Amino acid sequence: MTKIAIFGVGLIGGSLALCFKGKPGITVVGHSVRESSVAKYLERGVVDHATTSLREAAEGADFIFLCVPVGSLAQYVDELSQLELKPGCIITDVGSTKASVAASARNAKLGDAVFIGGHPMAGSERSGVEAASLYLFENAFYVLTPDPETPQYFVDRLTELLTYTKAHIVHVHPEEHDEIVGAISHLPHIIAVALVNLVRGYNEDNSLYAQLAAGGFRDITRIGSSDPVVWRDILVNNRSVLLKLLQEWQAGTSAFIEMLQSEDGEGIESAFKKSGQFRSTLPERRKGMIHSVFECYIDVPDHPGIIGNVATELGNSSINLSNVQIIESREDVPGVLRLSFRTQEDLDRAVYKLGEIGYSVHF
Ligand SMILES: NC(=O)C1=CN([C@@H]2O[C@H](COP(=O)(O)OP(=O)(O)OC[C@H]3O[C@@H](n4cnc5c(N)ncnc54)[C@H](O)[C@@H]3O)[C@@H](O)[C@H]2O)C=CC1
Ligand SMILES: O=C(O)C(=O)Cc1ccc(O)cc1
Repeated sequence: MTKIAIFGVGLIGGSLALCFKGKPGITVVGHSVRESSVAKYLERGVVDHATTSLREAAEGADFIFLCVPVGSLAQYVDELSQLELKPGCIITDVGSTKASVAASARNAKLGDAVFIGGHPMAGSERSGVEAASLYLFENAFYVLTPDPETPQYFVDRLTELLTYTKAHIVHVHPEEHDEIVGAISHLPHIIAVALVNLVRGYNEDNSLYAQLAAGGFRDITRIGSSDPVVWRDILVNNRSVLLKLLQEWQAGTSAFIEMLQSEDGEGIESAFKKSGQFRSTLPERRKGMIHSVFECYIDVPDHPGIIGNVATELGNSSINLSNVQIIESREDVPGVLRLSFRTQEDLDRAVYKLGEIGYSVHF
């Protein structure tokens, strides 16, 4: 039996557990510091066993996944180093920063166990085991940051296990990882939170702000609802990278201030052009840090049962809907439904099917 221990069975730990559980020869053990969480993991069936004992979870494990907030990773590495782990045990983590945990592992005496840092670059603004999904990592990148000294055999064993996630494994140097992810994930989270809080302040005096923000604003600030503790730890941990990025961000907003002060329309136009050109070179709809949405909109007559009809039509063609939302439903206008899918393939098939049965589909 291959024993996999998962510390912190939340969004990421729970999703990994779902990928591994029930696979041939694998048993998954979940660990939490809280009894109530242990009971919840078992109740939801995401793990085979669960315990509050670090020793019980770790001993005899072939793989240990640390899926707790990044501020707790060093402590876990340290506690594991004091246990008698199975020789050849691979310890890995899923933290959103990689340099500090790599340093902790380098300094810890892990005996015959090996540490390989990891970061599945997919997730969401949701948290907790309730949000875990078997499909979370499908087609996403999964970064591994093996030390140059780590024997290839261990990297291969972890890579093989991770094929159950259906993610694409890439190797990146820990410091380089933190710089890149700082720019494409951590900074956007800061911007989203700052923007939401700016509007929150305006809304205290005028509730029209929130009412009118229901559409696009809500979508572009989705990550502003991310877990406060998880993100506190990420930002504090990556602070040197983020301080530099925020200074550059300030220069970017100052440039806009100057362009507006001098009514430099050409400069604004050029900024939009450069941004559009670069965005068009980005890989399309690949699941990445800020997750892509596979969704489309359909106009629907405003009558009861329409959601059921659409869901049935798609279900009959074995197309999996992940979410349906009524965007507009007033008596005087036709309704609009937003349909979300987990994969590009499901979206493509749904667009074809909906067109075939006479719906007007737009994006
Ligand atoms: N949220 C996301 O989209 C992504 C998060 N990550 C990383 O994954 C890790 C876990 O994040 P999520 O699963 O999103 O969070 P989560 O809040 O869903 O799960 C965290 C788990 O750790 C436990 N936990 C919290 N504080 C703890 C502490 N001080 N000591 C021990 N256990 C503790 C919680 O009970 C929970 O089981 C973090 O290191 C995060 O940086 C990586 C990729 C994506
Ligand atoms: O919700 C989103 O789009 C994210 O950006 C999720 C995310 C959060 C943290 C990570 O380290 C990786 C991915």
